[in-house]
Amino acid sequence: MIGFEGAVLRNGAFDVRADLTVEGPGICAVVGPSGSGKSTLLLALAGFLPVVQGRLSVDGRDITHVASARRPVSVLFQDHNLFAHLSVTDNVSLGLRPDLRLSSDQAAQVRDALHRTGLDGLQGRKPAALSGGQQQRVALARALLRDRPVLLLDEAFGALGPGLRREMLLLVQSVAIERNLTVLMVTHEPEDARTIADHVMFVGEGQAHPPLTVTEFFAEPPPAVAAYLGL
Ligand SMILES: Nc1ncnc2c1ncn2[C@@H]1O[C@H](COP(=O)(O)OP(=O)(O)OP(=O)(O)O)[C@@H](O)[C@H]1O
Repeated sequence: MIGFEGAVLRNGAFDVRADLTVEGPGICAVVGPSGSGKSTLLLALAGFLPVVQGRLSVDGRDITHVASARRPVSVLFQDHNLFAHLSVTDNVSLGLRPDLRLSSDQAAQVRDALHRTGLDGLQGRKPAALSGGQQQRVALARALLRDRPVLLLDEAFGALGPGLRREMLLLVQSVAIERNLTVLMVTHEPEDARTIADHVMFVGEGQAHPPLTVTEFFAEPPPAVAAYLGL
């Protein structure tokens, strides 16, 4: 469960306000117009942007002032997720050990994560020798190995074609269920919410609204949501 209590999140001159709870485990899609503050919400939760008012919590634990590296959160962006000079295996291993000194048990966990994300045979390649979809699989494998209870996806699969995008979404869904993750997923495709989400949060003009169930969101959208959906 993720809590935003009277929170004001700052991105330069732009503020996002959020006073809501995201139930977990489960998947909550985050939608809204461009520039409304969706990325700001995720970046503040990950500890990369300041909370200037209120508090943030994960499973009841206050994380407002916890350093980003120590938050119970993994993040996956659309790009810039991988280190160009490191192999696939090393990029994934960073999820467990920043110094890459893995025990044999940890090396086995890395192999398992690579297998689950369909990366067998690509272990020794550098990111430049991978397709966009393969690169996102590597980033996802690393995020999964971090084994944090909250996974934040910011348009992570936006650059992928429809088939691969769906495949990645279903992979996230199966891992989220298996590991009891709470996933917040920014997407410009409301259909993504129908594919894997339980809830949908609308962010409009710097205000994050409490999540609705997917059924409520599409069946009885509030006026701002209806305008966004073009209904
Ligand atoms: N580094 C920055 N400094 C100042 N303002 C910024 C910065 N980054 C973003 N903003 C502004 O903050 C607002 C919210 O941006 P944010 O990226 O959170 O929106 P978004 O909903 O994720 O948009 P998109 O869907 O286009 O990615 C925008 O008005 C944007 O111009």
